[in-house]
Amino acid sequence: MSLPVDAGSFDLSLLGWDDSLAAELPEGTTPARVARVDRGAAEVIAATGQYQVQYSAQVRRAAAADPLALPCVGDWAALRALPEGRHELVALLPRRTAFVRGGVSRDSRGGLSGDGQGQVLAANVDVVFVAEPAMHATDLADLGRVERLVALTWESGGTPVVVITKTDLLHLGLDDLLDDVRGAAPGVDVHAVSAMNGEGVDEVRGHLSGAKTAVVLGPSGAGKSTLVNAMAGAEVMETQQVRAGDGRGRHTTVHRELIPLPGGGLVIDTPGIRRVGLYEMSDGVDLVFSDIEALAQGCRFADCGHQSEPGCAVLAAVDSGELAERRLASWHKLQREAAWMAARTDARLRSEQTRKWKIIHKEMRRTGRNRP
Ligand SMILES: Nc1nc2c(ncn2[C@@H]2O[C@H](COP(=O)(O)OP(=O)(O)OP(=O)(O)O)[C@@H](O)[C@H]2O)c(=O)[nH]1
Ligand SMILES: [Zn+2]
Repeated sequence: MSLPVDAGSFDLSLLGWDDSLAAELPEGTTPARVARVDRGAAEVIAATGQYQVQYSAQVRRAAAADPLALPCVGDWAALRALPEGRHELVALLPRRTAFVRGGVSRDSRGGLSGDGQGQVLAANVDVVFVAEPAMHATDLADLGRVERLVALTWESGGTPVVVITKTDLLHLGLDDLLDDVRGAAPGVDVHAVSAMNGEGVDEVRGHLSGAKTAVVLGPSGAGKSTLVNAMAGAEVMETQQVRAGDGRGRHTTVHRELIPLPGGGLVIDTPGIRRVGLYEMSDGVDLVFSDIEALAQGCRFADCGHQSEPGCAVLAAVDSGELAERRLASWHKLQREAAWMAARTDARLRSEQTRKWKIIHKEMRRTGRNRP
């Protein structure tokens, strides 16, 4: 079950392999990056080629006890050679970042069971492009959606980069829009791109130098596939237009889940990542709303909810026009959703999973480091 499905060799450093990962590799194993998972087996890219590998008994046991231990796309794995040129996945290297979905609804995969068990959607994603169209049908960019995806990115441990797409469709007011977006995502790089005329694409791709791993989040039709194609300089992902053209209607791009870009760096694109919404994200909320958190220092009550409390500095800032009312409304909405998600997620898992990211976030707050 693990013959090479694709002969050839790969320079793993182009997929992000580095010395600090090498230091974590167990003795006697070879490294590979998980490109796709499929019921108890994974497709991986190793230096000697692409393999279909099964999980060792130890990996299966660990995953049965904790679904977060299941290999997922983006993981760095340790392979052990078996007879006849086959390989088995014997361990995962510690993840630097992870998109975790809590409260997964059950399927038969790998024995996941129970609500609130969590599932890793993608691992070791360095950069998250939050794609939001300048114009979506007749609507302007949705700042609330940008806020929630940026918050989700902070929660994963990755670095968000906001990409306002389809700027060729907006003839007036782009600068104002970009100002608003910068206000909604403090400390985050914001780029304006048009894949149509190539504007801004190089700047976006620049975030992947040093063989970084990216995902692109955003609503359907935001131009995610088009952007990846533009970065790859080739048609690596089918776009809606192509689908519409062949009369089969539109469907999402599932055929390639790990897309290496020429010159290094790669984009992970899976159905799960495409459906990413709002999951456990209390830390992320704090980071994306750092302006509100700063104002809240001036509230009379430490636990002020900024609703109608006396001496609320946040409400005062709304009154004075310093803070947009829309922004406070977004904050209230995200607080409610985050509280709801947290309440229905198993406390043990949550504390285990978020401890690591908390440290990362604390570090970011301390150093003010919001950039790669
Ligand atoms: N005018 C303009 N149209 C664009 C641009 N980028 C993408 N489009 C068009 O927008 C439509 C959607 O683009 P996709 O790249 O398929 O969008 P997506 O975000 O991948 O969509 P899903 O696969 O549904 O998630 C297509 O018809 C593209 O041709 C752009 O920069 N300018
Ligand atoms: Zn307040």
